[in-house]
Amino acid sequence: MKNSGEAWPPEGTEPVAAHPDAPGPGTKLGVHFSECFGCGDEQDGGLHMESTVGDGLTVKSQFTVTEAHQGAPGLAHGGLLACAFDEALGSVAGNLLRLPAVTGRLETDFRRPVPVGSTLFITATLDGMDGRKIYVSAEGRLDAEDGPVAVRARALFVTVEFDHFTTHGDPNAWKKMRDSNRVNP
Ligand SMILES: CCCCCCCC(=O)SCCNC(=O)CCNC(=O)[C@H](O)C(C)(C)COP(=O)(O)OP(=O)(O)OC[C@H]1O[C@@H](n2cnc3c(N)ncnc32)[C@H](O)[C@@H]1OP(=O)(O)O
Repeated sequence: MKNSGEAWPPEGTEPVAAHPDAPGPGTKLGVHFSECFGCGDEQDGGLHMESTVGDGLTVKSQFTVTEAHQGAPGLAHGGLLACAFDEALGSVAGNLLRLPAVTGRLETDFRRPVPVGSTLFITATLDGMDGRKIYVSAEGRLDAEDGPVAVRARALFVTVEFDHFTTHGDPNAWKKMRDSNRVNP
């Protein structure tokens, strides 16, 4: 099946600049919440992703596939790969724009199998905004920054007020994240 032929980002999307206080290229991004399945270091079965701000409007993330991430024997589960891309795409949106936002839509194309033991080198790019809608895309290469493309993804994030997290999630959300001591205020 071919990728959907829709223009990306969609018509009406405006280019964006990084927030003046956004971390610059080369900055290693910390864990935003220690219990996050994508990046948290207190989440034993999690993805333990590590991310660094790249050039332009990009964030580079790495995800090493372990036996905990299998679908078929010896191969990464597609849903977990989607999770890794959700994290990487959320990271580029959240860190460069410094706006609270959640995934509204996530599209993935799995182009090659991703074996246990391999590392995906993911580059996520902030493509633009249209009102509250943030458009981001990413590709993941196998075992090297210039390795073969294994997965491509694109997503729409929607900006929300912070009470999205306290109303729908843990009312102590802010305190929990602050106590992780790794969230940018
Ligand atoms: C560093 C951090 C890394 C974190 C990575 C992990 C991120 C996540 O996984 S977040 C968790 C998963 N996502 C969620 O739980 C979100 C659940 N959904 C919601 O809460 C709501 O549907 C929400 C907030 C996305 C939108 O609701 P609401 O605030 O009422 O806005 P709404 O008016 O419906 O949508 C805003 C705009 O987005 C568009 N939109 C929303 N969802 C979609 C969608 N799925 N497809 C296309 N467009 C959409 C709407 O059409 C609307 O467009 P327009 O402004 O042109 O009319």
